[in-house]
Amino acid sequence: YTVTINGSASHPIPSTLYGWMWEDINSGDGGLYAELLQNRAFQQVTPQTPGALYAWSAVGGASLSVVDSTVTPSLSTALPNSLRVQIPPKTSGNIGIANSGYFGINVNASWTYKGSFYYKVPVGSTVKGSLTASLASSSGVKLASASVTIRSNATGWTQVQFSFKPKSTPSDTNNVFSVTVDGASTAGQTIYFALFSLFPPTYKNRPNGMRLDLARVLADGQPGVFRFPGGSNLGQSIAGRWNWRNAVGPLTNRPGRLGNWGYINTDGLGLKECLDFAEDLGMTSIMAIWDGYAADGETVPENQLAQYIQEAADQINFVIGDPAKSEPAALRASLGHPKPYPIAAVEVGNEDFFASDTYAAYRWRDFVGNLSVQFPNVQFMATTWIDNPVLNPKAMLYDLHQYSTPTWFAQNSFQYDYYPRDGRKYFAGEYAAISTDPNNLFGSPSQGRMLWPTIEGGFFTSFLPFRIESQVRFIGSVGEAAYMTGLERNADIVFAAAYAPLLQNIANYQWTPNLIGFDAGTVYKSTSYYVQKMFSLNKGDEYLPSTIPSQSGTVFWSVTRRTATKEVLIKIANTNGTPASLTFNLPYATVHATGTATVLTGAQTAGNSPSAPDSIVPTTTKFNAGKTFTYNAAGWSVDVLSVVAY
Ligand SMILES: [NH3+][C@H]1C[C@H](O)[C@@H](O)[C@@H]1CO
Repeated sequence: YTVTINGSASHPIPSTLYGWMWEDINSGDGGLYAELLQNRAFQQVTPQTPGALYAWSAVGGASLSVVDSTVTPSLSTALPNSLRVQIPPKTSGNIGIANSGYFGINVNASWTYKGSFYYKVPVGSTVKGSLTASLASSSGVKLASASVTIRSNATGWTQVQFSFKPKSTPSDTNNVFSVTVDGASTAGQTIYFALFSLFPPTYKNRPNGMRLDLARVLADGQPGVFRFPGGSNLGQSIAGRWNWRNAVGPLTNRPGRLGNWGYINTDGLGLKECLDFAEDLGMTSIMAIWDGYAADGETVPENQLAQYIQEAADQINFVIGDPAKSEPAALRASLGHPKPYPIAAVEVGNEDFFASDTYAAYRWRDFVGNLSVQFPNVQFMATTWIDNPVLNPKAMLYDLHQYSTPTWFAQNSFQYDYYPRDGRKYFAGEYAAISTDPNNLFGSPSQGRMLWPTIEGGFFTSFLPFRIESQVRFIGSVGEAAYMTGLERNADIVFAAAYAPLLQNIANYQWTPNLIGFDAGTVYKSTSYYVQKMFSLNKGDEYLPSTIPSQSGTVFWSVTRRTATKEVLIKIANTNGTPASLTFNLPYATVHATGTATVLTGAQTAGNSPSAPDSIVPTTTKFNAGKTFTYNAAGWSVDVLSVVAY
C-alpha cells in the first residue's frame, strides 16, 4: 500500500469525537456508582415479602421484614420502606442483619470506608448496649467495625454515621457488611432500620461518587463526550421513566425505579453525579430527555405532553440555567455548582425509531418546538433514522446506532463518506461488533452473539460452562478500528462517537459484548477498550487527507495531526491475518527519523477475559520514520503511529 499524505488539513477533529455512553445496564448500581450495599434502602420492593430482602440476611436468628408506613412512619416520602428487626427472646451473641454487597464487597486495608444507616426503636423500648457496623470475610474473620451506643429513647429516625479502616485485605471479595446488637441486652425487642450506605474512597473523593478503579479506566481514555442517562434505560414505562427530580439531592429524596434492564435502579448515580463525572474527566455532555415514549410502548398523547416538556425544561435548566431566574438552576447552585455545566446537545429520547410516527407527528415537534424557544443556544438531537420521518423543526443532529458483524464494520468504514454535507451532524452514539450472524445480531451465543470483544475471534468461553471451540469468530475490535478510521475521515460531519454498552458486571449482566468488564474487585479491559483508548489518545485536532483505502479492502488507515506537538498520527487497522506493508509519503520538510508505534495485535482467538485479563494489551515500539517510510502492520492488528514532522 502507498499512502501519500496531504499537508493541509481538510477539517478539524472535534474534541468530542471519542467518549463514553453510560446508562445503568448492569453498570451503574454495583458498578461505576461506588455504593457497596445492594438494596440499601429497600426501594421499590413489596413490603412483607421475602423478595424485598434481596442482598440482606439475618444474623443470629433475628427475624427480618421490610415494612412500610402502615407499620411505622417512613424515613421519607421517597423512601417509604424500612427494615424491622425482631430480636428473639432469651438470646445472646451478635444479632442483626448482613448485606452481601453487589456480588461481593471489595475490602482494602488501605481504604477508609464511610458508612451510615438510620435506626429507631418503638416507644417503651428497653434496648441497651451497642449498635455495631462491621465488615467480615465470608469465613467470619472480622475485618473492620465501628460501634455506637443504641438509645432506647430513639423513637424517631436517628442517623448513625461511622467510618473505619479494615485491619487486613482479604484474598477475595466474598465479604459481608453487617449491623448487629448484643442479643442479651436486646432480647425480645424490635429495632427499625432504613437507608444503609457504605462507600469506599471515591474518584476525586466526591461524596456519593464513582468507584475509583472504573473511573480511572474511563479517565485513561481521555474521553471528550459523555452521553447519559440512556439508552434504553430512559424508561420502561411512563411512571418508571428516568425523572431528573428523583435523581438529584439527598438520597432520602430519591425513590429509585425499576429500570429497563430488569432490576431496581437506586438513582444514587443521578443527574449531578453524571455532570460532575463529566466535568472531572473533561467530557462535554450529551444529555437525554425522556420524550413521551416508554419502551413498553406507552406513548403520552399530545394533549398530556405539557408536563413532560416542562420536566425536560427543568432538567435542562438544572444543567445550564441561571440560578437567579430558575428554580432548578437555583437547586444546582444549592448543591454546590452555581455555574452551568458544559453541554454539547440534548438528545430527545433514545432509539425513537421504535415510535417514529408519534415522534414526527407531535413529540419531537412539541418538545423541540417549545424547548428551542426557551433554550435558543441548545442543540437538540434526533433519535430516529435520518429523514425517516422528516422532522419539524428540522433536526440538525442525529444519534445513529450501529450494532453489526465484525465484517460489516470493516466493510462500512465509508458509511459517512456518502452522507450529504448539508449542515447536519451525526453522533455515532452506539456501535459494537456484536455477532457474526447478520441475520440474528441480538441472538444468543450459540447463534453467533459475542460475549466479549476480542481482536479477531472466539467467544470468551471462560464465561461459559462449556467450551465452544467451533465458535471461532471474527469479531470486531479490529473491525471497529477500521470503522473509526472512517469516523475521522468524516469528522466534518461526525462530531462524536461511542462504543456501547460501556460497562458490564460479569456477575450479573443483561447485554454482551461490553467495552469494560468488572466484578466487585477487578476491572477487565477488552481489546475494544484498548482500541477506543488508542484512537482517543491519538485523535489529534485536524484531519490530513491521504490516499483513500480501498472500501472493499482489508487494510484501513486515517491520518490526523496534533498541531501542538507537530505529530502526524497514523492509525492502521489490518482486518485480516495477512501482514500488510504500507509506505507513507509525508509532505513535510522535516520528519524525525524515528517514530513511536502503539500496536494491539493477537492470535486468531486471543483476547482478554476475566480468566486472562491481560492477554492482549497495547505494546509500544519505535519504528524508522522519515519523509518516506515503510511500516509493516501485523495481521489482525491496530497500529497507531506517531512521528514528529513539520
Ligand atoms: N438496545 C441497545 C440500544 C440502546 O440504546 C441501549 O440501551 C442498548 C445497549 O446499548
